[in-house]
Amino acid sequence: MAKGEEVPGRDALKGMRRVVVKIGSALLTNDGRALDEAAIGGWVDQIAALHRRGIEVVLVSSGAVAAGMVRLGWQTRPSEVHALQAAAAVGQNGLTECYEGHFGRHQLTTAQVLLTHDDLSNRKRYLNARSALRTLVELGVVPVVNENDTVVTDEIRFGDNDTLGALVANLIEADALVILTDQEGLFDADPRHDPNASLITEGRADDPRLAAVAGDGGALGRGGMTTKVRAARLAARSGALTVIASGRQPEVLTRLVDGERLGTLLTPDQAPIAARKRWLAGQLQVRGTLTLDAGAVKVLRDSGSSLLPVGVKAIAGRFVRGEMVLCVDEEGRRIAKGLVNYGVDEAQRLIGQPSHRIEAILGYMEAPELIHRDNLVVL
Ligand SMILES: Nc1ncnc2c1ncn2[C@@H]1O[C@H](COP(=O)(O)OP(=O)(O)O)[C@@H](O)[C@H]1O
Ligand SMILES: N[C@@H](CCC(=O)OP(=O)(O)O)C(=O)O
Repeated sequence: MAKGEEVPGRDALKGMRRVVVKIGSALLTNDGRALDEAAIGGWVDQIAALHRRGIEVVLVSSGAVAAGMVRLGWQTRPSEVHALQAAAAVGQNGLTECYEGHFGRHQLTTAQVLLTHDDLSNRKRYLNARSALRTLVELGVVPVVNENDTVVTDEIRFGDNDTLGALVANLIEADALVILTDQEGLFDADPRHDPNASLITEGRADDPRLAAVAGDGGALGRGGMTTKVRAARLAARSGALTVIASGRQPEVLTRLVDGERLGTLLTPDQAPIAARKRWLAGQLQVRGTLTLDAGAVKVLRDSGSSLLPVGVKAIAGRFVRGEMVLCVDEEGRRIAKGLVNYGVDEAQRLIGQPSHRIEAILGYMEAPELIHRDNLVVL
């Protein structure tokens, strides 16, 4: 990001074999005026060109709610959940029809895949989604993924498709996540408000300075650059590069694959983490928080140890055995996430105690650790 800082270059994009392309609402709906069919046709042509080069593509497409509103003749986006759900159901049809028609021109088959947060947080359903998506791409089909907006409510939704795109990139172990939006990339300030903002061409996905410059989205988009930067960090966990670029640049996808310097390239700077740990890290919903003492923080970070009750100072939230909790240090900094072996009531009684006392305290012992290291991911 800063001048003189080395980050891997564009050549990294040249050899990619599997890519997730995410197209956002702002672009797809031509700033809210129905689905932009001509532009969609253009992106489909580019995806077909990648396919011909042997690159597998999964498309994550927004636009269901906006398309549904137009079909229903609604002028303003409703705020009631049931109306949004209805619009998404109507609009998703239009979206599918549109993609199917355009991919059909290239003799490419599409598949509609609607996912919810629940599908990816339940381990069994996550594995099912993974094998279905992998099978589809291996069959040469282009899966078109969206959130299943008709069955989700505010508390349980991804909301923005950037996060969904990153989790899909993790799921299929894509080489890259390409986020197409209505700006040339990530700027050092929101260009809608600052005419002097300049484009960040390369950076590291987990550079904390990126979050500081990323702002919210426009009227149509949901997450703005904030969720795109977060998505890059998530995608990096499986080793994927992220590019944020303008979908309005002619031939943007093919030019990126040719190594052209377009948009913002965010590269992972750590080795990919194992699939199960990635699944753990990708969980958005945590039920409680454990505050760790300095010794526990150190062994989690340095030795990859399990978390024992003795290292926990305080507990907040409500959780049962097997649910996800966040571990923080005494200053509240995020340290790790994991699945607990004890519910909150038992855990409250165990904290600060050595593991050999668990049986005496509870009358039984489920496990000597509060979170086993296999179920724990350091953040
Ligand atoms: N630092 C930044 N650089 C570029 N765009 C930014 C920045 N901060 C906020 N934005 C805004 O993010 C918007 C894109 O996000 P969003 O509206 O969610 O679109 P999408 O539907 O493509 O996800 C841009 O229109 C821009 O105004
Ligand atoms: N799933 C929603 C889109 C969510 C959304 O707008 O996301 P984004 O394009 O990332 O701002 C829909 O299809 O209407």
